Amino acid sequence: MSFRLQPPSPARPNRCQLFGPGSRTALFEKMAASAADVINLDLEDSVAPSDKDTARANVIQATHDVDWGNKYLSVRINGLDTPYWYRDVVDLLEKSSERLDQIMIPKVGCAADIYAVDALVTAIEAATGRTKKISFEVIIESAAGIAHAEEIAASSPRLQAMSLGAADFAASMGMQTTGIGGTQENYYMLQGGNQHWSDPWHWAQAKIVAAARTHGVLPVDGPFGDFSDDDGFRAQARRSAVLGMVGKWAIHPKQIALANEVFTPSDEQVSEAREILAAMETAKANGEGATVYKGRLVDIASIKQAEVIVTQYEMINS
Ligand SMILES: CCC(=O)SCCNC(=O)CCNC(=O)[C@H](O)C(C)(C)COP(=O)(O)OP(=O)(O)OC[C@H]1O[C@@H](n2cnc3c(N)ncnc32)[C@H](O)[C@@H]1OP(=O)(O)O
Ligand SMILES: O=CC(=O)O
Ligand SMILES: [Mg+2]
Repeated sequence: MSFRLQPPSPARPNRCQLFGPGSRTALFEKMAASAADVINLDLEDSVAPSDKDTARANVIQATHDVDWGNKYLSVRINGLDTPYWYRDVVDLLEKSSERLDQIMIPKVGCAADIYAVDALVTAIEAATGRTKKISFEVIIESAAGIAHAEEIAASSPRLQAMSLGAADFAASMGMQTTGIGGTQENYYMLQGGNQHWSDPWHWAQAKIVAAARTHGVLPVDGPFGDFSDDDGFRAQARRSAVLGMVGKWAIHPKQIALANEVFTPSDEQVSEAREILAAMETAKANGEGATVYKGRLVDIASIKQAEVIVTQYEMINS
């Protein structure tokens, strides 16, 4: 480890972030009753320009009226390139109840974007005497966002999570696809005449995980558009979990159980992690830093790997 220690990420479950348009009030109670850890009420791309004012008012009302239980309650504001975002921030901070936990900032391109929103939020919190400090989540979904992921991750102590937005990301990068996440038919290698599909989202995910983990921010995988394809969702989510992401968005209620399943360590994973910790306790008592577990090497680094799984499991079940 560097002399500069890696800060811990927020210790709250973030396995599934369920999205719903702020213009569809009929969904709010269903979202609140769902098994998602985080709720993202949307004011951005799922809301038509003609509905922006109404959606904003709906969402503010819902922070007062709906019982959101123990969900982490987040509202996605409009991007800083639109005429809507400042009104989103001002009205949310001045008029929503203290139940609001977070605002999500889309299409972030550089740290200064977050600086601007932070300055506005901080001034309104001070002026209105809000007691709960609002947290931020950002979406990395542009060429600029991915290029500056590390400075964005470091941009504000309010920042708790960083998501990859595959749809806008693909558009900004000029990727030749209309798919939102998942396997891309034309992204393959040929070997011996056989096609082997590779993962075009992998490098962006890995960059987000590294940036987020460096600064104690939760890395999250964004939408998987084809909500009829459970296996495709599961495969994408499993790759994200192995890379170090803590959760994934659900853009339809069908996807909630899938995300929770993948991002909750399984009983087998937890048992194995605990056995490795026990094996290393025995090794330590014998004055050894390395030992053999089921025919493979485990050493002091294995303790940290096993602790990732056990800590995640215990946090989810606490
Ligand atoms: C891609 C880039 C991004 O920015 S993604 C994030 C922004 N997008 C969004 O927020 C879209 C969220 N999803 C939706 O708006 C809807 O789920 C869409 C995809 C339009 C499908 O809606 P609909 O045709 O009503 O679905 P359905 O008939 O299959 O619904 C079955 C039951 O589930 C409900 N439902 C639907 N969506 C949600 C949701 N997001 N949260 C909670 N519940 C939802 C429906 O109301 C329906 O309920 P019921 O069985 O009639 O009681
Ligand atoms: O906002 C999400 C995306 O995929 O774009
Ligand atoms: Mg987007």
